[in-house]
Amino acid sequence: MSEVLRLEGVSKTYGKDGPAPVEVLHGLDLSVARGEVVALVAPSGAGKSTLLHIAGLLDTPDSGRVLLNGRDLTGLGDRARTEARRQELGFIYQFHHLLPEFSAAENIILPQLANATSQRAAAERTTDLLDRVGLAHRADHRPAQLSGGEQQRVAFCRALANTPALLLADEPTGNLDPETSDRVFEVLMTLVRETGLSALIATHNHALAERMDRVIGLTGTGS
Ligand SMILES: Nc1ncnc2c1ncn2[C@@H]1O[C@H](COP(=O)(O)OP(=O)(O)OP(=O)(O)O)[C@@H](O)[C@H]1O
Repeated sequence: MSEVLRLEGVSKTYGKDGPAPVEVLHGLDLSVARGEVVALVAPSGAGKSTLLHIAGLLDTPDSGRVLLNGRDLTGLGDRARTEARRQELGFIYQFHHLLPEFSAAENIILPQLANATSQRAAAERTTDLLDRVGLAHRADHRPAQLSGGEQQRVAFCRALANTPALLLADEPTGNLDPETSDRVFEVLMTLVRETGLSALIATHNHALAERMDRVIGLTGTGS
């Protein structure tokens, strides 16, 4: 099975040169295979966000390597990292981070246009994605006019808009009540399965984690 993501010997310490360094990751190895959905479960402060930021090319490790689709991205400059992020990665955060002044559909179309997709193709894909998450009738609503669960479903569509190779999600349903969280998570899993996506999903929720292919723990020292 081919690997979409591979982290090799990744270490990260915050405030290394200051009086109170915090070692978060120490020699961490991790891989996500094509089509695999991996849960990252760990206590608060163990380093889930740090790991997702490094895997998502938003931060660099102090040592170790990050490979996406077999390509070593460790030493790349900002531009190449931005390009790889835009083409190969989709992000979902605990809070949706939708652009408030744009409609649901526009929030999903914009990243596609940034990737030079034609307006027509972007609009068609957006309609399809909104339809899949049951929000076709809310396409023209702005985020403030949507419920929390609806906003998060729009955020899922936005993360998938550019057909990324890997989806990285940080507590994607963490801000929703348990019932909505469960429902919205089901939508996310259906989307991921239907599109054959690989995903690394950080969650505190063990019941949700059990529904993924594999569960990885983090102790904060890389084990
Ligand atoms: N910029 C920073 N400078 C110093 N310490 C930091 C910085 N960012 C994170 N930390 C520390 O690193 C540790 C890991 O943080 P991280 O956000 O990765 O944890 P997490 O597992 O995602 O936590 P949570 O589940 O609470 O979101 C924490 O102890 C945090 O205080």
